[in-house]
Amino acid sequence: MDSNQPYDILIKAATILTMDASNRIIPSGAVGIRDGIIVDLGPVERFAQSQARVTIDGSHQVLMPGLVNAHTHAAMTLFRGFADDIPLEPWLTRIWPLEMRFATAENVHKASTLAFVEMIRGGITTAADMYWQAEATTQAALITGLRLVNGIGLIDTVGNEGSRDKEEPVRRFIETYRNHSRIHPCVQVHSTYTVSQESLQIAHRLALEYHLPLITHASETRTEVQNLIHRTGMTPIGYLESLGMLHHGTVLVHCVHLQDDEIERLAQQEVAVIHCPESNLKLGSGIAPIPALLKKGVTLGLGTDGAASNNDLDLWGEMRTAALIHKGASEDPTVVTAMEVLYMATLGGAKALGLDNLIGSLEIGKRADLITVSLEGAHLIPQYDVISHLAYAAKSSDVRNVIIDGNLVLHEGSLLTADEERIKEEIKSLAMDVASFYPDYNPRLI
Ligand SMILES: CSC[C@H]1O[C@@H](n2cnc3c(O)ncnc32)[C@H](O)[C@@H]1O
Ligand SMILES: [Zn+2]
Repeated sequence: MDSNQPYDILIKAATILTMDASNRIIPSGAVGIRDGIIVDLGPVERFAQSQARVTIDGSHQVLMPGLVNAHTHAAMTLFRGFADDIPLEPWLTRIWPLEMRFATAENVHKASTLAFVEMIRGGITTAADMYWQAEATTQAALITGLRLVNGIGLIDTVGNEGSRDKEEPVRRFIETYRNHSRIHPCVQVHSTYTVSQESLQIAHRLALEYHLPLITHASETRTEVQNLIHRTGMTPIGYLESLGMLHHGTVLVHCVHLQDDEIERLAQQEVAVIHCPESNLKLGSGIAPIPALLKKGVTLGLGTDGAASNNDLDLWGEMRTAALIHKGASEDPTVVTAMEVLYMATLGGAKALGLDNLIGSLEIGKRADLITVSLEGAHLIPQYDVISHLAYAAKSSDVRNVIIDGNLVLHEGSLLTADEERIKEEIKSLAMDVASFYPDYNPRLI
């Protein structure tokens, strides 16, 4: 490559937080991007003679890797605020009939678009989604510019027909996107309580065949664990282990209710865990043993879960919650540090999803997924420690620029890829039908 060629994009910033292996922080630095890749990175003086098609001035901003929302159900924005203040099991009983009626391809496309707009505005550059109509969600990611980990989710018990004919759509999705630069196929099963042993095994075989992550919810509530013990004599972890499904590449979402020896086994088997603290708190599921998982070296990502159990898709809030709840619960403020939550929201999430060779840190040769965060808000003054501010004080509204796979998606606060006002109006109009679905539902309309 001719290094005298102009960059596609050159970004200058007050501080670059690389999140690389040595946690390098570059004061007054710049990053050069060409063909979707970070091709240069260093002190700003090195770029004095550089030419670029687009130059972004990030004075008073931090330049850092885009955030990785390692677990979500994007299209559940349609049900945001619909089923609050109830535990997971009755929540699902209320949500599933709604999904059977409203999770059409068209609606999922619209609701996922809204989700991706919210995520991009909040500095999320990658999301791992699990939902009905995976192709519609994928199209929404292609249009809005987000990087997406996605797959056809297997679930047997909800309006679905068992494991026959399941394999073909999963394969088709994988084959369609396996070489895509921004859509990363995975294999997913909803959980051990909704998916038959046969479907779990089909999914596992496909994940091994294609070398893809296998993602599932596990041990989210005490009820889930007790019910499975009652049915099989095993916890969800024990059950998945008995099927040979716990190894590198397996990604377990939630893991709130783990036995002590299960933490050790997850670590030894190199299983990754996705922590969704706000969803776990809101549904009253409990608090995952993150300090113990961290101590054992388990790879951890951070997820918002869906907007119907959070109720926003804001990873800054999630980082802050993750750091705070574990300090409070353990009465020990040294556990789950600012740096650890920042890692979970970037390189940790990327590693959990098998994407750490591509994204998660700012390094030459990696795909250019990066964001700038303004440091000018009153809530960010003064500045002693950039890591502290990002983990404990920054907000989605501080995000000024978002670049995904080398494409400028948010520029100085303006979204370039989607008609935000139109999508908001479309979802508001769909919500009127959702509100009238249950005759007993009394919306407190705003
Ligand atoms: C196969 S589509 C995904 C399915 O998962 C449901 N869901 C959303 N949040 C949760 C959660 O926290 N635990 C379990 N299942 C969840 C969603 O409503 C879809 O039906
Ligand atoms: Zn989930």
